[in-house]
Amino acid sequence: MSMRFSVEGLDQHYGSAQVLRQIGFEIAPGECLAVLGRNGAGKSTLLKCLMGLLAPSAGTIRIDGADATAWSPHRRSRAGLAYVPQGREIFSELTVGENVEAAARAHGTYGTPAMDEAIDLFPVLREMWRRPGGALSGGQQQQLALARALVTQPKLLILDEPTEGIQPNIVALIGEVLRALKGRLSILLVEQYLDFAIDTADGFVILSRGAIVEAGRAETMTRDHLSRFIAV
Ligand SMILES: Nc1ncnc2c1ncn2[C@@H]1O[C@H](COP(=O)(O)OP(=O)(O)OP(=O)(O)O)[C@@H](O)[C@H]1O
Repeated sequence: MSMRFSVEGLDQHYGSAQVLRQIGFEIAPGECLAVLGRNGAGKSTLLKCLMGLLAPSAGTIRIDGADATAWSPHRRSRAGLAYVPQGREIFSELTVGENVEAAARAHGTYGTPAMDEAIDLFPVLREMWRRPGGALSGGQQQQLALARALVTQPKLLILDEPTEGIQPNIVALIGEVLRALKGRLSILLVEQYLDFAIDTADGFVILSRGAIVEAGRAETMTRDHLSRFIAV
């Protein structure tokens, strides 16, 4: 179920401002790569390029060896990428159930055991099933956004700061879910919460002013070392 995903020489500009510079990395099947960096380092921009929401000005994105750089977001999603943006972007007028079911229908997984399995990861969603998405707390909305991504049976789950503004017990639940999912799918985690990233990631990439300033396997990175790159 997991994919080989890689990026080479990726540049991105907003007008004349260069926001990403020669970004390159690979995510091995089933592994979690964490991207760390201070506010404004270019993390969200990178994820948008990977999803096809922004066109990079240079570079190549590969999915299982195929050049996916020019693929539409829809085609990337079909190929197994799922993206949970910062702020979650759930449909607040639709019920929890409708949010999840719409995603499953769009990916042909509606009514399958895979759909139920993804929902069961977050018990609160069954309790809130008929409530509008907008009535959920931030932590509940994050769980909904994750379930909505997971019912599509992604091969690579791309998460933009999933712990932001969320209470500790839900952060712990999300961490458990991600660690249980690793191996079955790959994860690209943008995170400012260092301990969460350390508990979850197999490898790190650190962005500063749009460039990778450090990269390596989790075992070779100490907390002290990593914290230098994200402390404000
Ligand atoms: N639409 C835009 N137009 C122009 N500049 C932008 C735009 N979006 C982001 N930027 C700039 O690009 C740089 C990178 O922003 P980006 O949001 O990718 O950083 P980030 O690392 O995700 O930060 P944060 O954690 O605050 O979201 C910043 O300097 C930001 O001001």
